[in-house]
Amino acid sequence: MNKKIAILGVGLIGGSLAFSFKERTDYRVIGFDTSEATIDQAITLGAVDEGHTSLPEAVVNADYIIIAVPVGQIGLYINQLANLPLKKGVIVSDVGSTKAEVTKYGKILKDKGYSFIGGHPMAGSHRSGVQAAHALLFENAYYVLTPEPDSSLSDVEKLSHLLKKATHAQLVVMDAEYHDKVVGAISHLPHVIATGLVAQVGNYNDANGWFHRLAAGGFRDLTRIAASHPVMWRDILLSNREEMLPLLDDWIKQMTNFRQAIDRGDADWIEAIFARSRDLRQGLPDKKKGLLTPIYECSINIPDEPGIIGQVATLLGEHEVNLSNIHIMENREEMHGILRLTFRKLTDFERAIPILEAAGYSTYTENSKEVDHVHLN
Ligand SMILES: NC(=O)C1=CN([C@@H]2O[C@H](COP(=O)(O)OP(=O)(O)OC[C@H]3O[C@@H](n4cnc5c(N)ncnc54)[C@H](O)[C@@H]3O)[C@@H](O)[C@H]2O)C=CC1
Ligand SMILES: O=C(O)C(=O)Cc1ccc(O)cc1
Repeated sequence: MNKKIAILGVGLIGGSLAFSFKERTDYRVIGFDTSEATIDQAITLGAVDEGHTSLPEAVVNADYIIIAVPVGQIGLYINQLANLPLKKGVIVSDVGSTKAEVTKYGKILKDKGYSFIGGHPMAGSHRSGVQAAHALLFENAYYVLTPEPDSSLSDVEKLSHLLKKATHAQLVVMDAEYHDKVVGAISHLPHVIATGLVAQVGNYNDANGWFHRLAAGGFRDLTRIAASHPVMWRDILLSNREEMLPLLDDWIKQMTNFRQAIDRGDADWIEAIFARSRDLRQGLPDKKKGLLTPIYECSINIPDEPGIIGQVATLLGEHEVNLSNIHIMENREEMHGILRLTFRKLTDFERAIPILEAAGYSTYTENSKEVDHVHLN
């Protein structure tokens, strides 16, 4: 009989895990979701081998169960699982964006003799649903596991090995509370700031439509994540309440300091904070996605006309340059679009630049190391 992995909630994250398990392991992948339409779609897209809207049917005999529903529902599923006759030795994990709360729930499963190890793949998107899922979503991203001191080491190793094999993510182990503090600052707080800013400007725009019409690069870059799923983020913020309150206090202090500096005309203070933040921003470690499997990117301005993406792809194809991805950036201005081209190999990237330039496209590279490399040629 096939070994089985059951995924509860086949949305963006559950669906992406399902695709990667199907692609890179020999486990049979079983999907469970309360939405029948989602199950149908997951089967049609080939994300799962089998789908259910009945939990007991989905998890029977499963070797691994991964809970991928919104954070507010994870505890309920842990409770339900604890009352089902699961396979002996089953390892249960989740993908929730907060870890302290679910880790506490996990004890209910441990009391029944099952293993629970919290997890959080640190990649995603503001998009949701299985239609946005893909097998490469977690490639080279960090994937945090938050075992407890009494967790079975061999189960942590088994889960870590399976996830690494399927997703090609970089597995790291972290204390659940510490995870919530760090992720609160670098993910949850930014979502609050982006959402608050969009709401504030939305109020101004209600009175005068020029606010949205003039909204350009900076506003769009900073607020992409305000388009995220409202239920998912409601649950995350409420679950991470303990870390969010001091983080928000610090943020309010920071904004108050800004306000006071502007009010008293303190040019030095303003310049100093911009200078420090610019240095910090430029000194951030390279994006994880680019570290293990290098990804070389460049952007080009394109006129906003039909067929242009095909023309660029054909131009590179004719020169046998392998393009791994092509993406229209969201901060499109009125007359021009920006196309981001991604290459797996440095040689393809290096050859693409002069070809594009010769065809009249101005090229911009995202990652300064790669820019330098190309311009030194
Ligand atoms: N979206 C992201 O970028 C990331 C999300 N996460 C976490 O992953 C989890 C899932 O998020 P996404 O996949 O983005 O959401 P999603 O909205 O794409 O998928 C959630 C799926 O769960 C199903 N669902 C909702 N309530 C349910 C319930 N009570 N019972 C059964 N199924 C239910 C939905 O039908 C949907 O198919 C969340 O806990 C989130 O915090 C973790 C990393 C990144
Ligand atoms: O869209 C983005 O940039 C994200 O921030 C995605 C994301 C959302 C939630 C997570 O827990 C992890 C990653």
